[in-house]
Amino acid sequence: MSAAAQVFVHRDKDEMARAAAARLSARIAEAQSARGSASVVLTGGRNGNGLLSALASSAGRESVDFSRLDLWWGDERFLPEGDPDRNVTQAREALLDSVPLDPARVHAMAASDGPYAGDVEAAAEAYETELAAAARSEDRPGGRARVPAFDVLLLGVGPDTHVASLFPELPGVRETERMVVGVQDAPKPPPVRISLTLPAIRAAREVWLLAAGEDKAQAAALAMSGPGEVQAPASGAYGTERTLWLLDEAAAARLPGDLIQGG
Ligand SMILES: O=C1O[C@H](COP(=O)(O)O)[C@@H](O)[C@H](O)[C@H]1O
Repeated sequence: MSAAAQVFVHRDKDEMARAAAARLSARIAEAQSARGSASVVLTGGRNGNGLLSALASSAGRESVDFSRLDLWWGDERFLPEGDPDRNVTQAREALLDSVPLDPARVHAMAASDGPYAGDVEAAAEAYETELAAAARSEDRPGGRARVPAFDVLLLGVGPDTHVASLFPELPGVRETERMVVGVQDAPKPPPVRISLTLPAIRAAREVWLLAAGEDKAQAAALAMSGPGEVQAPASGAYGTERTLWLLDEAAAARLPGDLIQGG
């Protein structure tokens, strides 16, 4: 975890989802007013989808110009197009199908039956190329940007501290050169996945980690106690400007009180 990380605790997962949705719509509106458009990296999982559903029914959605919003994914399960377990399918159902997005700005990762059929490495390379094409020189002053400086990058935190599809001790979490990797042996099904790497995640202006429920308490405490990103991938996820941990009380139960900022 970066020194600047802030921890916000909410009563339960629904309140957390509503608060995160309100925070996200405000942040998108600010970015759109400052730079003309906004970019958000979505996460799969219960909390990421809970946030999108909360945004779909919130008043805050009116402040977002969805036609000027770029959407990317932090990871994807390498399954056929339309599979109910794909992160993009779940995000469409929770929010995307009900808002006026520009389809050219919705950057889903490839499906297993698409042009890279069965070849997850080629699918990961293709996403890396798409990210590089969208990166601008101002996204990394003084250097060559390989991914956009995303305004907000969302990450669900797994009970084993995985984020995106970067699992403890697996090669993906050790990657320092590639921006996107194919994952062959994820311990959580399905085993084959595509994931942004920690260097890509760290290019985001803001990284928000979401965790709710008792089964996340150990993970949140471990990630914030600094064992290192190989053992606890969530501890290696931080933004260039801000890192937020958005938790419910159950997930925060094992944190030292002095880490918590408020609700
Ligand atoms: O499989 C995945 O799991 C994580 C965490 O999901 P959760 O349901 O435990 O919150 C998620 O962040 C990731 O995107 C997804 O592919």
